[in-house]
Amino acid sequence: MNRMTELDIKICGLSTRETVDVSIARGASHIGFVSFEKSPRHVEIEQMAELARHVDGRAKTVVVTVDPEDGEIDRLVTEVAPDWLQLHGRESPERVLAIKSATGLSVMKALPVADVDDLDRIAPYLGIADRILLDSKRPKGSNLPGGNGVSFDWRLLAALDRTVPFMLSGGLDADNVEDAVRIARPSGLDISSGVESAPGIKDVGRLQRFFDALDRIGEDELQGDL
Ligand SMILES: O=C(O)c1ccccc1NCC(=O)[C@H](O)[C@H](O)COP(=O)(O)O
Repeated sequence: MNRMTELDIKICGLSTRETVDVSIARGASHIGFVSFEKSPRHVEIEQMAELARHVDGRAKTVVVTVDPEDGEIDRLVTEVAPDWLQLHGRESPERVLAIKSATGLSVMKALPVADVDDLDRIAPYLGIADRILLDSKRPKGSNLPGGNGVSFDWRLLAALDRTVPFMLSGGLDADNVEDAVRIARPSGLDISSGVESAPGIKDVGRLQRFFDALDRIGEDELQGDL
């Protein structure tokens, strides 16, 4: 069984052509760009548009945004033309539906998880968001809702209905990804800090190590199919 046909892999917070190319060559299905000024991964819209053009259909492009206003969404959609919008703020199900209807794009809704009760927040988004991204809660002192490089307890997801289309996120890296897949059984993985040499600086060596680790994952771990 080929890992790449079983798991979607999103590499998030890219800002160079080289790291986009390495990610795609190694099997990334989704390439994420962050539009959030406080983030070290923020890229301006013109650069994002150029990188999205560079992807050129080789993977799905994802623009990550936090509680965006309509004007920001209009600009992102018009100028970047991504395949997906990732909503990483406090967007309600109604807001997600409105954004999805207005843009016609696939929408991924990020939800923070720290304990089992947080999983109750998923249900209102089912049938609205095309995918749920389960990420860690922001640690104290961080001003970022994502990209914090911290994991949550994946065992919490044992309680999750297996039909929920979710990507697992938060603190993944080459050393823990096999455990993460075995325990959480997601249909996709999302990673940012774990393939960086410093906040916002994607590292080719770390990307290669991450994909090497994915390639070693065996058939038994790949049970997260929807
Ligand atoms: O990455 C950021 O800087 C970021 C900023 C604001 C909102 C979302 C952000 N990232 C979203 C992602 O999808 C990250 O890949 C996800 O949170 C996992 O990050 P990490 O724990 O660093 O792997």
